[in-house]
Amino acid sequence: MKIEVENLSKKYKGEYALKDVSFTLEEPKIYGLLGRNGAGKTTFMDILAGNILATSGSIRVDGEDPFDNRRITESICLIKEGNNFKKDLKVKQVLKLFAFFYPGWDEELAGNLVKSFGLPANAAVKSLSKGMESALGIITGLASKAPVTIFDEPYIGLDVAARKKFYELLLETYEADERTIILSTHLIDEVSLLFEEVLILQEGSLALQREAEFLRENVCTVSGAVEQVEYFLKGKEVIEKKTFAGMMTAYVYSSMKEARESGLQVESVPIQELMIYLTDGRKGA
Ligand SMILES: Nc1ncnc2c1ncn2[C@@H]1O[C@H](COP(=O)(O)OP(=O)(O)OP(=O)(O)O)[C@@H](O)[C@H]1O
Repeated sequence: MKIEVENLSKKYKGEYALKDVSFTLEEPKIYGLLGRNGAGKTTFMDILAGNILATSGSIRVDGEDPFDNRRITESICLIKEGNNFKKDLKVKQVLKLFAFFYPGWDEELAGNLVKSFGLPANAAVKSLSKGMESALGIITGLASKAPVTIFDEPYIGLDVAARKKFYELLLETYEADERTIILSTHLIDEVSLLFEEVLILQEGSLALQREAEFLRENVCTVSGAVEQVEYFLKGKEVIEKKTFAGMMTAYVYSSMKEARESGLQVESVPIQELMIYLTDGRKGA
């Protein structure tokens, strides 16, 4: 499903949570939606899922506004970090509700995942541990097979092994059945290899939208003598540079190959680090 965002703004009590954000998500892909605390990620995901209205601008999913629009919302599944389910419902009732709401619901996958995460089908949501409740969110998100599936920090309380299992399942189900997956997370290092495209929000504005592979190959740090580094940086987009004792290290948009050929010391920049630099109130991309 194509998602078109145009000059989208959302204000809460006069303050912008999102400000004039425009971008398009063309194809089914795994998108990483990143940004510091309060950057506007959850606000955006809530508007996309049709839960809240924007203050101005528009969002179109296959040409339609998702707000109060069942045809679109049955194609979008948003799993948040908690409170996804009514506390009094039993696990099996939650699954039934999701099966009723989502036309593409995969009953077999849901059943297998419930067993594999060891969830008690007859237990009420309120009796589940935090990790188990997160597992239920992950199960419903994956089994919804919604053409747009959004996970907003879905793993509170999940230990590292369970999170690893989530990433594997996400990839497996995505490869079997491509759809748009938007994953918002602060554990960027853990998941960045899954991302095909990365969007970074900074204080309500879009700071970056780029293919993950482009970022892996075309953002690097170069270090060496100040003059040598300055010479290399000429005409290039520099994210950040630091000088210490006659040596300079710069974060720059440049192919790793070109940087290596310059004879400078070159290192790749993990997406997590790039996010930190781009959202540090310094130069953006
Ligand atoms: N219901 C609300 N009422 C008032 N202000 C809100 C509301 N929801 C969000 N905000 C504000 O809007 C801004 C963006 O919040 P949002 O939750 O979208 O950020 P986020 O990027 O998801 O942050 P985090 O990574 O901490 O979850 C913040 O300043 C937040 O305080």
